[in-house]
Amino acid sequence: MNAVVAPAPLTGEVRAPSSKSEAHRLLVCAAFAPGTTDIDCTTTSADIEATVRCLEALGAKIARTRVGFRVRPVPGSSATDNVPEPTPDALLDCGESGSTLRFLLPAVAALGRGGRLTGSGRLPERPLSPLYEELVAHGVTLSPQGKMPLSVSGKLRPGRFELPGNVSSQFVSGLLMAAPLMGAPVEVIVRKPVESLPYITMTVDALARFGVEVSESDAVSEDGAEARSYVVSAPRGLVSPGTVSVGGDWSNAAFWLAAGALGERGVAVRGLSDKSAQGDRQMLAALALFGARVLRSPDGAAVEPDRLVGRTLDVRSCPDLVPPLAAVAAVAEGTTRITGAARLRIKESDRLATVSAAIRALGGSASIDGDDLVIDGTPRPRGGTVDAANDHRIAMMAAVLAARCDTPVTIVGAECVSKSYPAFFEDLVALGGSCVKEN
Ligand SMILES: O=C(O)C1=C[C@@H](OP(=O)(O)O)[C@@H](O)[C@H](O)C1
Ligand SMILES: C=C(OP(=O)(O)O)C(=O)O
Repeated sequence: MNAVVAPAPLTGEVRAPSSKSEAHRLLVCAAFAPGTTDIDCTTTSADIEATVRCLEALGAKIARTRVGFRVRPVPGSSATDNVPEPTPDALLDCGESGSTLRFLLPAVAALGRGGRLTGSGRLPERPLSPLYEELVAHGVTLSPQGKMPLSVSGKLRPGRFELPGNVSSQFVSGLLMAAPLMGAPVEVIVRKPVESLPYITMTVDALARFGVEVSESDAVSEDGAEARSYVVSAPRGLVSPGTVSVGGDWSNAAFWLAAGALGERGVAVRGLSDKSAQGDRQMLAALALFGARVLRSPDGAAVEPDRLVGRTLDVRSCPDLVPPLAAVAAVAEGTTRITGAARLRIKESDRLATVSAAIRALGGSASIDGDDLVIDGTPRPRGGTVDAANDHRIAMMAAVLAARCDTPVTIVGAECVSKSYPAFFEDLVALGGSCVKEN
């Protein structure tokens, strides 16, 4: 599907969709916690549904409720529970969701009943090393990497795991969430620099809501490098709190906050907490740095336009903010340099390439310099056609940038927004935008 977005400023108020990162974590914890857990999660997406589907394949029972999900756990998943076993050799279809694959691979290994994990789009190419090698070193047999389905057999032994901090934090999160299933303490050593750190904090926060404490300290890796240690000791396994709530998604709201900076009268987003563990809260500080006016409210935030000036921004802790930040940089005066962006190459697309190609396709100026993205602002880009490259965040970035273009923006493959935000174009229209969908 193509979406043709008219060059009009966005204004008004929308509610943020439910955070996909929080939803993944709370669903996984609930699926391994005895008892029933109700998860307040008012919106869903293809990635959240992938996690639901995979947990169901393992034997969890997940019902839709008026406000989200009611989860009954995978049988026998508690390390202290000897009753029925999870489904043996289950087939888990992770769709295109990296989080689902990297969170559930260690869990399947820890359950020890075998399984196969499959996926589509770019997922088979996205890295699994060095999580893969650590699982093998702890007693698991895996089929070769890069080919799906990936089959898992054997049972993951607890103990000390070591991972680099600069490939994907999802490896760390996956091991931390599998730890309560292993029946003995687990230590995960993460070599510094630890990038995407707020996502590890979000996992620690989710585990805490399920009664599992993770102690953190500085440590030294096997080869003497500086590292961070995460020790999980969960003698009672995961304990359901009964009800948990998924917060609003700062990474998706970031597109509307950017639209506020690019528009005429500002955009407000409701349903966002400034106490959230989501690191993408940093979007507000970044927009203020560009020069936009940022206003807080008890239930969210609003951003209004002002003179925007290019800046240098380090995105090691917030890689998903690059597309909305790049939309602002594309029209800000002067040069923006986005640094620490190497891991953008291994997302749904090579986002260093697709972000810069999208800006250039609309008549702006962007280039890649090593692991940095360099954008020279153009006050009124021409508009034109952007290939979303099957990457939801590229489609959303192009749609938001359309507001400042001279002519409409055609987004090829715009349906990919459903990965994280199926109602994105409806919300764009609610903010006064105009979008025509063509098949
Ligand atoms: O844990 C998570 O929920 C995520 C972690 C990040 O990935 P990396 O840690 O691989 O950077 C982020 O880009 C992704 O969209 C979601
Ligand atoms: C990279 C993303 O997600 P995942 O890694 O879960 O596929 C994303 O949502 O931008």
